Amino acid sequence: MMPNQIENLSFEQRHGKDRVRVGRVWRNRDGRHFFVEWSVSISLLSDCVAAYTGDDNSDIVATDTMKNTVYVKAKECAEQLSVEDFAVKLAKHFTSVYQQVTCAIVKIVEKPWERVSVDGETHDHGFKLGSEKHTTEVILKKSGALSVTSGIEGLALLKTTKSGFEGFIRDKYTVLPDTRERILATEITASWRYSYESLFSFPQKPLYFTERYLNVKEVLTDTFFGPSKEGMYSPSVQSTLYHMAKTVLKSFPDIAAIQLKMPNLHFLPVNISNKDHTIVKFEDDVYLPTDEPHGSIQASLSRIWSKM
Ligand SMILES: O=c1[nH]c(=O)c2[nH]c(=O)[nH]c2[nH]1
Repeated sequence: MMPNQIENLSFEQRHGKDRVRVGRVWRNRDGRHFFVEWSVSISLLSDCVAAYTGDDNSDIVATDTMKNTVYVKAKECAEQLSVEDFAVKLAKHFTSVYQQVTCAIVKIVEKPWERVSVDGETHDHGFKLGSEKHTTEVILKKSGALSVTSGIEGLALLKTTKSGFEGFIRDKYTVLPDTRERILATEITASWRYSYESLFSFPQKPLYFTERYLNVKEVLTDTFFGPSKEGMYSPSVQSTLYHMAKTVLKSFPDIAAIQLKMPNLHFLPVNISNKDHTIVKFEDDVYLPTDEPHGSIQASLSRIWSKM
């Protein structure tokens, strides 16, 4: 954001509308319905300093108008589109229609409504809520310079073995034993930035980014677990995270950078005894699940030529 200099002070501002919720149904000729639910947050960078420093609102795009624009654009989309394409469509509107707007930042969270099956057949118009959410952030400048980031929120994964943690710093406060056998559980927040840097290079294929999202989610999940029988030993959350990030960059040439947040959700061994005898002895079987406190492990990995 470009700061303004006012009376020897530096001033930065933006305004927008957060969490505009919209649901959209598309119906095909065979009576099959397609549905998305989005929560849209818009932020506009514009030359409207007079609204702050004086009483001149003449350069303000009303946030109420921004809200209405979400519904107008949703109505205009005659065909189902990815959440990324919808964000770009909105950003294009704000940067092209308003001379004052120099940059639009559009963030959208898509609710995971998934088609149900009844009697082994996918339903034409029935959906149930899944777990992890698809997110996007599009930043579009008036010049056409573009940044597209996609992500996953709340991807909860757990494996009951093939995880350990040993060889860490031991000092007078350390009680955690080395182990090569533990549960590994996390709730992943991922975001990855695509290498498309202008509207000209942006992929036009319908639902391209929806497909990419599903592919990245699959790569992250498969790499976390390893093959279905033998799995893949994890010496730490850190090591697994790095391996996952690297596999995504290797698999998808148009992804320039990825950030992963992987809290370590501890499952504590249960041992219960009184002064005379052991009541429950832990044998890699009974655990106390916890979500706080939890380890907090995050990292980002970028191609060297890319800026995150
Ligand atoms: O995979 C782990 N990474 C850590 O940094 C850590 N710290 C800890 O207490 N347990 C674990 N596990």
